[in-house]
Amino acid sequence: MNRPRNRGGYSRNTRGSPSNNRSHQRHHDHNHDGSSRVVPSSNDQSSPINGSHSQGQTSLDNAELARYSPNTGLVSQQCNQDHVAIPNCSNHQQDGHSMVDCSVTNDHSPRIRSPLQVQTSSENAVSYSSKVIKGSDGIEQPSNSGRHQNKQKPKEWTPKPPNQNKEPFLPSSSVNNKYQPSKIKRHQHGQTWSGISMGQEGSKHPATPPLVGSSFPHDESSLTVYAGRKDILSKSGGSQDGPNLPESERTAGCSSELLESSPTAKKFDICEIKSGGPVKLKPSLLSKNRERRQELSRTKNGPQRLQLRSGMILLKNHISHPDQLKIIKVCRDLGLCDGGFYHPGYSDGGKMHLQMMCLGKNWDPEKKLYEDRRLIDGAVPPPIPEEFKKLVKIAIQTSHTFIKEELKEKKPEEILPGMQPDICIINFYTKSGKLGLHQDKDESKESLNKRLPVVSFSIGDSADFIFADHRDEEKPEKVLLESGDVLIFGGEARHIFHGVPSIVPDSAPSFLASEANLRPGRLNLTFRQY
Ligand SMILES: O=C(O)CCC(=O)C(=O)O
Ligand SMILES: [Fe+2]
Repeated sequence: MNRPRNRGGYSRNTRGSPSNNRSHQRHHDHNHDGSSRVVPSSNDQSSPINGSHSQGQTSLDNAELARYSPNTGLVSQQCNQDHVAIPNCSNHQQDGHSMVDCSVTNDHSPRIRSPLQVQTSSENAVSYSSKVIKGSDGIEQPSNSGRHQNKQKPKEWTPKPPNQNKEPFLPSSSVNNKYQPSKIKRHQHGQTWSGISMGQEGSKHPATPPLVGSSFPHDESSLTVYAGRKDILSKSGGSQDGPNLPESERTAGCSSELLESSPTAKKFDICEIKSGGPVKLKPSLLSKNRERRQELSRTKNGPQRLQLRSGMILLKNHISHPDQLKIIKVCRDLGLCDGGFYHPGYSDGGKMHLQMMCLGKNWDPEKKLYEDRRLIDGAVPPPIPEEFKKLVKIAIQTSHTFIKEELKEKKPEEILPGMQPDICIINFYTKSGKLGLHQDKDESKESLNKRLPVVSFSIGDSADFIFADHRDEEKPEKVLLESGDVLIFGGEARHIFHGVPSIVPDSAPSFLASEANLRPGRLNLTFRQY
């Protein structure tokens, strides 16, 4: 059966009022197919976090598992407070749309790209129009008319390997007017991620049992992410590592000075720039208490697993706090570089209610297909960092353990196929962000036929997540996705309609703002195998 590649229907008409929707409760049964069960589990045997993986549930070796200990001595994951202000990204929250309009226009300014390796793909994306026809298998299919055309010539990117010797890590607090590459490099001395452009002192976030360790592996391929810095080319910084860098090094990163001259480069910063801004009031006792209650309920029973449907698993509170901070940091850095966050639109001229960037391949919401370059500015999406891939792997393994041990299914892979992510869509929703009911169906025919899962990470503010068998479902089911949750839908649930009708304002755990300066809103990463 030919299944369309078209990942479609980012409908701006979200169906179903969240207030009317049924909420998934821990002990709530869903009988859509007669076999669906919601089986909560507070047993974290297979969590990488507490270092007690069930045997056979992960291919990671013991040494690697040992690194998941809570005492990994993580550095503070603070985003640079002195990070460059991105001009011309005008705030317009009041219109209920996306907060920052960083829409890009065509230009031919110099391309300053991340030195990340590019994953090349020989597969050519198939072009479809955004018009959809309903297919016999329930997946909406595209017609071939009216495709958006953009005559801009793609720009070249010569990826450059990072030079780690030239750019030592500098704590952000001690750096002023210095070039400070943001760096994630080979693990040393028991620290999982070193050299990120954050303070070197220990994490300000107190160990929060049970999720204190980092499940980010180290000793994987080293990865350098150069965050844009206003002063990157400054002649007067006096930094040993900034102005003295060879030209090739300076341009290897994401120079915001050059970016500023490029209208394609107005990037959305998921972290707030706090320096010199209006004085922020301390959180009230009320909000502190609310936060405490939320945190308590989040961590009370440790991570929990729920089967929302066959093939649809929710891992509550799965991503450790340090890992959430690191994900923010990496997304922030990538988001500020070429191929970073932008405010996507539809072919009818409307805008999506979120900021988006892609890894591996670009997903084009106008054409509804994946391609190797982003048409709007020719940017090549960076590959998925190895650390992210590991987290995905662990999430799938955890789900398999749950399916096997709690749901008593002998062959968990038949319920939820495994997958190796090579593409990822990263969304950032502000408090007014949303995403209409849609199916994810633009991955390759093979991937869709095998019903390889989508693995979704939520960080920051909570989101109402709705899902249904049909687009016009009057009362879609609803579940709250909170910071640290991982939702996986594959197998029978792969083609489910889903969407995010609303973000719960001010619901993010406070450490994300205090330690990573995450701006209000929600970061979501959906990993797939093309
Ligand atoms: O934000 C979410 O939870 C869902 C995102 C999503 O469905 C998508 O990017 O396709
Ligand atoms: Fe989706």
